Amino acid sequence: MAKLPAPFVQHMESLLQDEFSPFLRSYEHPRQQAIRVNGLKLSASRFRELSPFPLSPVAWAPQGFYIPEAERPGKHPLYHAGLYYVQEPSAMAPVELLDVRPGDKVLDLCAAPGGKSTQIASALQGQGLLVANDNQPDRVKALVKNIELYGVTNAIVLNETPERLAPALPQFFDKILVDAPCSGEGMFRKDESMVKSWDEQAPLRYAAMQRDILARAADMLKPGGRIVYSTCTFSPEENERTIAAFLQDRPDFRVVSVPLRHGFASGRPDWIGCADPDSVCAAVAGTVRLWPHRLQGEGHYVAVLERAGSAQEPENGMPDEADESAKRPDSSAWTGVGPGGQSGAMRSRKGSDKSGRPERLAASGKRDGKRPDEGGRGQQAADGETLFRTFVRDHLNVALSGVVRQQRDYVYLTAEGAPALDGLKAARPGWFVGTVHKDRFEPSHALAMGLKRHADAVRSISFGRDDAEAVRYVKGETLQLAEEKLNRSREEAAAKGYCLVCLEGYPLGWGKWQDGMLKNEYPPGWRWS
Ligand SMILES: C[S@@+](CC[C@H](N)C(=O)[O-])C[C@H]1O[C@@H](n2cnc3c(N)ncnc32)[C@H](O)[C@@H]1O
Repeated sequence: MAKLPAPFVQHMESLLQDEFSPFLRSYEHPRQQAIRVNGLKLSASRFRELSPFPLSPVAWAPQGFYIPEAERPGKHPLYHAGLYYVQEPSAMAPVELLDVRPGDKVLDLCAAPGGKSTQIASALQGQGLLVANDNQPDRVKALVKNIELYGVTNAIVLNETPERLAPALPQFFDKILVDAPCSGEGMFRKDESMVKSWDEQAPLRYAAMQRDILARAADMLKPGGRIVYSTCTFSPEENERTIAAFLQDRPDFRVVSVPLRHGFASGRPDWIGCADPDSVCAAVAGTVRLWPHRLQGEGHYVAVLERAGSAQEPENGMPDEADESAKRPDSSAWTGVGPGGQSGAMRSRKGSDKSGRPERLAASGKRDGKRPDEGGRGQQAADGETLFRTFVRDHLNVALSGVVRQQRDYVYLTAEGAPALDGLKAARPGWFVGTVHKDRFEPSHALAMGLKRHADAVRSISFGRDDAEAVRYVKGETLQLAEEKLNRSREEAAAKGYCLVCLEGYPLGWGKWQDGMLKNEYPPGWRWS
């Protein structure tokens, strides 16, 4: 581990006093490695049966497990099936405290690379809406990848600043996570780069950012809603003082005290000079600190904030996608083909990008019956909705509900309750289900990953956990595959065509079967090298 900065050590000693020695000794212990099971795909008990690693539970996260330090969890085909996320154990606490329920509209405001977004998605169980946002375009690419790998179908991924988001989505969300950018002091043991990038002014710099971000988040929360504010730093400036300043500015919010279980320690009003137990700042005693010498995890801080009032419809009068779609004749949940429907196309200035680069949306996504012809290729895109529906009818055994949106050649399915995204930069305005090539529909990797089991596809092949073919598939190799090995759920289905490739029944991606060969459709950028 890199040497701890001397001013940091001195500051911690002055804060911790008697507790300083055990704190400092914690840096002699190795960091804890953990994974979190993807509850969208399987239960923790099912994962236990499949796990190639010894597992021991993380006390504060029912789907979290410590695994031995020597394991390489990112190098296993089960990882490529999106069955777990590699996540620092303390980092699992904020979403547990957000108390997400299926059907909630949730904003993850500082979301990249998506550890907590995938945890929120798991709690939503495919119902409601997740808006995952980050202001850094490069980090949004990783966020998109994780959302898609974990099979999240009810998310929108944005690349916006809180300043631009807040006026667009006032009082829209039931729950908001602000996993704030911070000076990262709690990660020194895990990540040397955090030590190197730290300087004495960092806490004050970040504190200013955090106050702005939290203020904007508050404007997007419904009355009665909940914000969880979290950092991975020890600095009181970025933790208790940020929350105390927020409470001072926003009397409509209160701190919900977090029970002191699992080794969680209380927030420290005394560290920000808050001595009067009747003052507003005293409420920060109900926030929690996760210390590396008191539990098995890195340093974190979590505050749970609730807005007064009862959670009702948004007061902004702004119709959401569900309200809008209710007025449209063909926007309800559908199964299979419904030819002759409107195109579902939305006009856009620029095309979106499969790699996750954001696009600023120029229109609300309302169906206007027009085709987008602004691709710069002098061509109109084909009717993606009809092609998509035809693909679903011919290749899948599931009903997929939601409103289809088409941006140039890219087809998305948007979740119930999705807002209009006028003028916002969206990397994914919904579940990216495929691409239109002339009159053909090419299913996306995200479509495969959003399916639950091999039986969701008409044609499938499922490898076992230890089959060499699974590794060869995620490496991008073409596989030889006898026709008898294909599962076909419809007698009349030809062997030739798209085949859902699975591991222990869980989707890994697409292949195309023909004449004993499975052509590999695993995305090149995702391959195991
Ligand atoms: C602690 S990290 C988030 C980690 C993430 N929640 C996870 O669990 O994977 C903080 C994130 O905030 C983003 N960020 C920084 N300033 C921001 C701002 N003003 N608005 C939104 N996101 C911001 C950074 O790009 C970074 O990805």
